[in-house]
Amino acid sequence: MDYIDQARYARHSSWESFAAALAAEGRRLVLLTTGAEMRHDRFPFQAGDTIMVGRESSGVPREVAERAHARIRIPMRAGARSLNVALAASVATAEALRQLDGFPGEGDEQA
Ligand SMILES: C[S@@+](CC[C@H](N)C(=O)[O-])C[C@H]1O[C@@H](n2cnc3c(N)ncnc32)[C@H](O)[C@@H]1O
Repeated sequence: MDYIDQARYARHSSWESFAAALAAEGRRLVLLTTGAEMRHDRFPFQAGDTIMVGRESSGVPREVAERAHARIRIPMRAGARSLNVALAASVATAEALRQLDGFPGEGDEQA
């Protein structure tokens, strides 16, 4: 991607390393899963929340799901299995940005 330099990202060598980094920064892990009871648009996002999505094939392992601070689902029509992972991440991220007034304003300079 020719716009990757606009993103901040980190790679972790393991789940434990990732979980430790979140804990050290006091950030919540919010898991997107079709099995959640809480709707994504009724969940109160906080600044610093980390939204996690699962694998296209099998979601996330149970031990990971159990350690999430919250589990949320995007409502779908009856009979639909799930959304594509990138689409699900986009829908939830857009809702979090909307709640937190986090979309860039027109004319904002790049940080
Ligand atoms: C294609 S789905 C995975 C399907 C997998 N068979 C499962 O049961 O989790 C890929 C990821 O997208 C996210 N996802 C897809 N649809 C979703 C929905 N309606 N609500 C919440 N998360 C969803 C979840 O994080 C899921 O792990």
